[in-house]
Order: sequence, then structure tokens, then C-alpha cells
Amino acid sequence: MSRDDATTNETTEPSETAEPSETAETSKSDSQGADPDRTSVETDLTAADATPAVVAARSDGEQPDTTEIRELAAAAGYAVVGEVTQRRREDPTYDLGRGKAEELMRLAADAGAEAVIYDGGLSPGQTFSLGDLLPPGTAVIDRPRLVLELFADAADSRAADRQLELARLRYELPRLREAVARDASEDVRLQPEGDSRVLDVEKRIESAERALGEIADDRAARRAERRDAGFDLVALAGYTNAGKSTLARRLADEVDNPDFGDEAGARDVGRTDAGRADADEGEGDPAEGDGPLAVADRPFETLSTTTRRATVGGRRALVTDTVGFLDGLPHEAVRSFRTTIDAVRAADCALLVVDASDEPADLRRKLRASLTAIEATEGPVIPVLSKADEVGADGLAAAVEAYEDAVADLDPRDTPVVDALRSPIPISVREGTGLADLADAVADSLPTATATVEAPNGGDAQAALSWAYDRGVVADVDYCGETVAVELAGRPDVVAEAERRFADAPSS
Ligand SMILES: Nc1nc2c(ncn2[C@@H]2O[C@H](COP(=O)(O)OP(=O)(O)OP(=O)(O)O)[C@@H](O)[C@H]2O)c(=O)[nH]1
Ligand SMILES: [Mg+2]
Repeated sequence: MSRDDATTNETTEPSETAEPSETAETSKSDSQGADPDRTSVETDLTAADATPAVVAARSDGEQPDTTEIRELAAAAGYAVVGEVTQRRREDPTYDLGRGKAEELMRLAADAGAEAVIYDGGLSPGQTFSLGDLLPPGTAVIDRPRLVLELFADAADSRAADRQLELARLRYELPRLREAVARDASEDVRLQPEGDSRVLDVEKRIESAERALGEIADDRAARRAERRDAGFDLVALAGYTNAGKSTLARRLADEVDNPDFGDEAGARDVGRTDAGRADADEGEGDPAEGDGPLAVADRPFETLSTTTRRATVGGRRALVTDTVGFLDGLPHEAVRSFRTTIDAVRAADCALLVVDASDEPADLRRKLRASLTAIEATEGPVIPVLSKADEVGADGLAAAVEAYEDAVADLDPRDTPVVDALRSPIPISVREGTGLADLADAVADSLPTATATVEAPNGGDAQAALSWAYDRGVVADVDYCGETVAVELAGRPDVVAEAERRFADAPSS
């Protein structure tokens, strides 16, 4: 069964397309004044080949803000031709109240919309009820499905494909069950076929989970190898469009940053010439991980994790850029994009990038969504307030306050990560500020051991020295007569192994 079967009105009649109109926005109701609910028709003249869609949003409290869902819709190839919003408690049938849902139906028909994009998660029943009300052929796309569509075009590696398949199957299963139940209530003879479709999806979920489990095991093994090789694993995490890739590019040894690289003074976080991309998928699966770290002012620019070598605060690190989090995604769909969550949880240090230029309410909402997705980590988390150049001192103070509010709001029993958060470090990659503080904070947070070893200067000591150099743990070397004295500093396990190798060097 395709996604469309689950969420589109059943008939196959082609829907009408909106005639282009010169009107940029026409209010269809008197609702802009005292009544906060809005209905409006618009024409997006910039996106001629995009699918026309109406956005619908409901909220219990504040007037719904459709900025983010519109950005997501645009990124997924829709042109928003109208909007319906409502402040109201959830209606069990349509999510919107019945009157509003009917208004949505009329608007979708008038505007020639081929899809309704719903800013929130709809239950299977609500999806079908809305679909039944809408003009035939109009797809009902809620927030999680929109995100799945966004990822569908870009899943180009074995793991990403599997993760996407799993997320999609999990999304579809309850909708398929709902469709089967509806068919069966109309015609009981359809029941056996429906049941076998459900069984088939359940089997595919199991097999995707198994395959992903194996990929996750491979990754965990690779992380262990990288640590053995002396690298600290630093992961960037945060809401979509927070500035993660920009910071990853800035930290990476191979500076490739046409946006701000030069003016930012590319060397103050330390770099070597040996930087290179390191594919997260390993050999045989080159699609993920070794491409450029793309940066753009739109959601979900990064759709797979990428790891680069970096030298941060004197430490040899592998910096992993990840896929951004998004508010309103159901937990299991977020969990399906496991690479991101696993990389953040297992890192020696995670940098949580928070956009300081967001309005305080947005900052709180996005931070809550990010922390809830992360839940807990093995290593420390350093919060970073990005784009500090976009806000003045007052704006920065407001961002810090919003950050603290959001953290205080979360229950450490559900989100243990909040317990260990320190105060955020403001940075601007554009202006190159705060990066040295950030590098120091990273170096301070990483597990470090120091040791001084002495060994007779011979082949074995030189071999041990070269092993230690390769792993970046040599702080100083002193040749004194027949002996060599080496100061070691770095990852504790690597320093311990270096000590053992020097101790094994024969004394004559
Ligand atoms: N003014 C300013 N803009 C920045 C800074 N850092 C990033 N940006 C801009 O913020 C936007 C998003 O940056 P990205 O690095 O793509 O953000 P991201 O978190 O990787 O986003 P996704 O991959 O979509 O999740 C881009 O337009 C960047 O140019 C900064 O220090 N100052
Ligand atoms: Mg990115």
C-alpha cells in the first residue's frame, strides 16, 4: 500500500489546479480583527511547479503561528495557496472544529489545493475524516508525514533508506489498521485481505528494525575503533536551521566555508592540514558522510550525518554534524532517525546548538523539542547560542533567559540531560566570536589523563613514541643521554596504552 492510499480521499478524480492570480493575499473572512481565527487565500507566484496546498493549524492557547509549517511545506515542494487557523481545544473527529473543517473544505476547493498540510499530528481517524470531507483527491498531510516526504527525496544511503522505511511503515501501520477497520465495517468480505496487508506491514517493520539494529552495531563498533585511534568524538545537535553545519564546517580541519570562513579567521580553534571527511557509513556505502557540509537558511538542509576531522582546543576530534530536530514529530519517528540520536548520545561531548536570533518563545519551544529528543547522553553536553551577531546584548540576555526557562521547564526524570547542562556559550561563526571559549570548554569537558614516561632510547621506545604521536597524545619529548622522557596527555585509555608500550620497551 502506498502512503497516498492511507491518507488520500478514495476517488481518483483529478483535482483542479488553481488559476494563477495576481492577488498576493485576499482575506476571505473578517477574522483578522477581533476573531483570531484566520482563513485566507494566497497565491505563491514563485513556485509555478509546486503542488498547491492549504495550510491548517489549530492551537489550544495562542493564535497558531504557521511560519514553520510553511517553511517545511516549501522545502517539501508545496506552494501554500491558503490558510485556515483556529484557536480551540481538539475536536476528536477533525482536530479542527466541524465548522472550521468545513471552511477548510471550501477553501481547498476554491483555491484548487491538491493537499491540506496540517500543522500537527492527526490520528488515523482524524486523517480519514478530514479526507472524506475534502474535495476528492486532496491529500491530507500532517506534520510527521510532511517530514517523511522531505526525507524521502534525500535518503540515499543504506541506513538512511532503512530508517526512512521504518519511520514510514510505523506511521502507516495505524492508518492501515484504520482503513481496514473502515472497509470491514462496510463490507466484511474485505477483512481477510486487509488483515494480510496489516501482517505484511508488521513483518516489514520487524525486518527493517533488524537491519537497522545491525547497522547501529556496526556504527558502535566504528566509534570504538575511532576512540582507540585517539579521537574524541564530538557531535553537534540541535533544532533544524540552528547553525549546526555552519559550526561543523568552521571546526573541521579542512576549512571549506564560503559563507564566513575567511572573515572569521579560520585558525583560532586550531586546525591541521590533514583534515578530511570521514564517511559515517563506511566503505561500500559512500553516499552518506563524505559530501560537503551544506548550509542554507531553510529547514532540513542536512539530511544525514557527516563526520569530519577537527582539532578542537588541541584535541584530535571527529566532529559529527547531524540532522536537526523538529517540534511535533512523534517520538518513534524521531527515534527512527537513529543515527543522529545515537551519535549525540554516544559522543564524548555534544554541542547543543541553539539559535540566539529566534524569538524567546520559539527558542524555548525548539530547545524543549531538542532536549526531549536527546533525553540523555553518555558524555557532557555544551549548549551553544549561535548567530550571536544577529542580536544585541539585550537580545543575547533574552536568549539566555529563554534558554534557562526552557531547561527549568523540563522534568529531569524524563530528560536527564537537563540536570548536567551548563550555561550556554554565545558564538558567531559569521564574526568568529566565542569560538575560542567554545574550544576551551570542549577541551575541558573531554576526559583527560596525563603521564610522564621514561624509557631507554631504542627501537621499541621510538615505536611506542610513534604510536603515541599517531594518536595525538604526545605533549612533550625530552631526549636525555640514553633515555627519552615523554609527557603524555589525552584520552585516558590511549594514555594508559602508551604508558604500557613505553614500560615494555627493553631497558638495554
Ligand atoms: N548571522 C549568522 N547566521 C548564521 C550563523 N551560523 C549559521 N548561520 C545561518 O543560519 C542558517 C542555517 O545554518 P545551517 O548551518 O545550515 O544550520 P543547520 O543547523 O545545519 O540546519 P539543518 O541542516 O537544516 O538542520 C544559514 O543561513 C547560515 O548561514 C552565524 O554565526 N551568524
Ligand atoms: Mg545542517
